Amino acid sequence: MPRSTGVRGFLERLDRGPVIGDGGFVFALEKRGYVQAGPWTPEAVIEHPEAVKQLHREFLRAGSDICQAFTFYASEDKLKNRGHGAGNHGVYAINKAAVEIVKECTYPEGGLVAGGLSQTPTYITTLNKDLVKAEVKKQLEVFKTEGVDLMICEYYEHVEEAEWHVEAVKEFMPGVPVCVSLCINETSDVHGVPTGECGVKLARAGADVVGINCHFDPFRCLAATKEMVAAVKKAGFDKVHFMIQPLGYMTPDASVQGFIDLPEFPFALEPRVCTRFEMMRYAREAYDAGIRFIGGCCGFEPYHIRALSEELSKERGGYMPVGAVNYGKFLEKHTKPWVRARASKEYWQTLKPGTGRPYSASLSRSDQWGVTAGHELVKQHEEETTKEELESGLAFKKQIMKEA
Ligand SMILES: N[C@@H](CCSCCCCC(=O)O)C(=O)O
Ligand SMILES: [Zn+2]
Repeated sequence: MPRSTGVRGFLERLDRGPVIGDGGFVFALEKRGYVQAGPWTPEAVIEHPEAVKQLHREFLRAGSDICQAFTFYASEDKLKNRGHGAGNHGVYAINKAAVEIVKECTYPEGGLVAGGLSQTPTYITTLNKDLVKAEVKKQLEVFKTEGVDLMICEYYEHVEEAEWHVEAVKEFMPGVPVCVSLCINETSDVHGVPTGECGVKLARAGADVVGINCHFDPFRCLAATKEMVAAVKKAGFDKVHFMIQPLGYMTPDASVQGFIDLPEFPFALEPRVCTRFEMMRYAREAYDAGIRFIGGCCGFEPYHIRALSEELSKERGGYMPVGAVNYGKFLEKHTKPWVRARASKEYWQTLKPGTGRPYSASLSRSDQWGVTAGHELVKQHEEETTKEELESGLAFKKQIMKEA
């Protein structure tokens, strides 16, 4: 069964049924030694192109219909931020290499290619609309010249910056469908704009698809996206579609800024990894909520994406991913009878897995620094982070933890 028959057009595919996004690139490539945690920048598209191609191919084999060029945090100000050398490759070269790579992998498989924008240091440092738009236009130049099927503006804590990025895409790349997703919780963005209202603002800015990505687990991202669905429909934007690309980690204890506030971020999140059966439950709930662009973000590995495309294969015209798993047939071949006894999907869907850590707390205490764009502590610069800056940050943390 072909991946998605008929028109190439992205929006037409959404109108016909669910499309599956890809998963988390920076986290997957950091685990494989190709991305630096901290900067999280995508210089691997030039320094290790084969590693990036391999990951695109694994997501495609797992069922991804939409593959995003690996241009996350590839704005020039981010590539050069705090003495990071990724900027030496040049913003045009990095974004161009990412688009070439994703096209080489995706088009032979019948998928669609997305250009990607994300939040910038310029915004949290200056809050200046002209400076922010000028910064992202350096990337849009590449997506316009190289050509992409759609744009994904992702990972914004402030709806205001997302609106500006959507406006820049509409101005600079007219006619290209625009998706936009915020990394906020079910309540509000970090400036206190209610989540539903954020969806309406983004629809008003001209986005074709609005939703949530990253920072929270699939079920909290579902709660946030449902807020947007209700508000956007109530505001009369009945042509707007919805997207969701959550974490592959459970984070019921995360506060305003999601998993980056948790003490386990970024190197000890493994105990929180979602099972593929939790992912099937998430995919079904997202589809039933009317969300039609369903994917993943940090911590989402190809087997998680495979679970989404397995769960929604009927809704996708019977397409099953190449690596689909038959949860009964395969285990029936195991040498041990007690493993064969687990050869049913029902067994796995009802299991409450142990964590293997008898002394671990089930939840952690989240850092709630409460600072956001415009605050001295989040101002960005090209020079390396200084010792004084690290110490002043720790002193600030001690002070707020004392007050907590
Ligand atoms: N499309 C991107 C999304 C990355 S969201 C990154 C979260 C960590 C950012 C940070 O800590 O600054 C990807 O697939 O990696
Ligand atoms: Zn993410």
